[in-house]
Amino acid sequence: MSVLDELAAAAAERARALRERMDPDELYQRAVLFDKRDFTAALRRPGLSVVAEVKRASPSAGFIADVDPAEQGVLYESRGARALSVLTEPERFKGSLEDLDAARERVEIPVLRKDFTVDEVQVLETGTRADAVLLIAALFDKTHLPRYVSLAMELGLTPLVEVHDEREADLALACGAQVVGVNNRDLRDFTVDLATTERLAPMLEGVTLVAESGVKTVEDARRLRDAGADAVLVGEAAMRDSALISGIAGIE
Ligand SMILES: O=P(O)(O)OC[C@@H](O)[C@@H](O)c1c[nH]c2ccccc12
Repeated sequence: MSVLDELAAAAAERARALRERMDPDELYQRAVLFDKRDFTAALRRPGLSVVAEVKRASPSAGFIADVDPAEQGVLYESRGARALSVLTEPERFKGSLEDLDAARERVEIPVLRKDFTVDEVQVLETGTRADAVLLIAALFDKTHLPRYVSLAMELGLTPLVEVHDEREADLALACGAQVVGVNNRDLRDFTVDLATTERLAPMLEGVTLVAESGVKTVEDARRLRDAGADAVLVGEAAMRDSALISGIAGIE
């Protein structure tokens, strides 16, 4: 089993447990009522936007840094991040929903829940505490992704649809996604290539484009901006040195 399949299977198991614990109708009501911040508007402001990620560990990097997620969020915001991404996957990324809540409580910028969403109940759960939800196109087939995108929108939750190739980019557009993330990292073998964004950006001209992964320097971010990205999502390098965020936020 690939790491991605393993992560998806573990997420499905957690979703099953959640369904036993919580009534989906009640979660739906709470999600509709939860007051959300506008993720899309934050990314659409003039200039290159930065989404800074709180990530303690990852399957590709291993242990990164054991930070306090709230402190890290405050630091990122002070460095000019326009949104936060918080990993909530517990096994390989060492994240939690508590991390998400703690960080969101201390910042004013919108927060993306970064996890492996494979069940609608997880979209509902995300709608009760975050502003945007990650939907990884590779985890869905053609019939399911549109349902998840619509459900998120119904809750006022911004779906960030993540793609890695042309077929997935087409699928994201067909679903009506308005914010699309191009992951420069191949989740199956962890290779990173910033040219992925350069290749797919022309297909995605009408949407808010987030270039994800592999940004290590201000130059990398500038390259992605030149390719057409409205925002870059930076994790590992920002965890190691948050000054990178100020550098990217300062790009003319
Ligand atoms: O640490 P990096 O290379 O800057 O990458 C951040 C982010 O793009 C990455 O964490 C990510 C992109 N898509 C994901 C899906 C699940 C988990 C994590 C991710």
